[in-house]
Amino acid sequence: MALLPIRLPAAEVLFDPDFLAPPAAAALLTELTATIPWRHEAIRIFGRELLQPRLTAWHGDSGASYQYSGLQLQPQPWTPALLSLRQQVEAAAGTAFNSVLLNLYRTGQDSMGWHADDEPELGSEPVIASVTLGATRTFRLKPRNPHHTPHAPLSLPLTAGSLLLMRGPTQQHWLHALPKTTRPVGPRLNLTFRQVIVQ
Ligand SMILES: O=C(O)CCC(=O)C(=O)O
Ligand SMILES: [Fe+2]
Repeated sequence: MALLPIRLPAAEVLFDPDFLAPPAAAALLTELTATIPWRHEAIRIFGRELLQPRLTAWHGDSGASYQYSGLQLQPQPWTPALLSLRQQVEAAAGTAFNSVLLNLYRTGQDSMGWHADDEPELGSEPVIASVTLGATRTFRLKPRNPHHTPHAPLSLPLTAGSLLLMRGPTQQHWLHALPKTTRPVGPRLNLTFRQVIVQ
């Protein structure tokens, strides 16, 4: 299978459920879970310090730095496994990426709230390439402003080995999230490849 468009107004979203063969996806999950220096980062919500409901890591080209809480943070270097996956993702997406954000959702209680990948260092129409390993979790998309972009929210089960591409005006007009689930699920590892504008 190839990347096929999901038709949505004011968005460009494409999906390939079979981007990685099941054995390759399983091997990559095992390797990345064990070798990535996972961090449990704090977030401030309404002035309170909480831990993010997931583990994260940020890898990329040196210089592909990003702003976070007023700090200029440098990515960890590419590992051989991440470099090889980047090459495959770049070939499928037809574009280059200089960094990847990894999220490890340990259980169904780990999640990501509604947001857009619209940080200034990603530019105005970023291409975000999202690879899923491990458990299937439901990815949600909804218009940022339902009056301007009338469309019902969408649920997309992201299966192991799948590739989801968001590009064009998607981050301007849509929000996405990975809700918690009470269903017993194993760990899910997601990688979002990004091109950070280097100053
Ligand atoms: O885990 C996912 O599928 C979404 C991750 C995401 O939205 C992000 O890292 O910005
Ligand atoms: Fe995101």
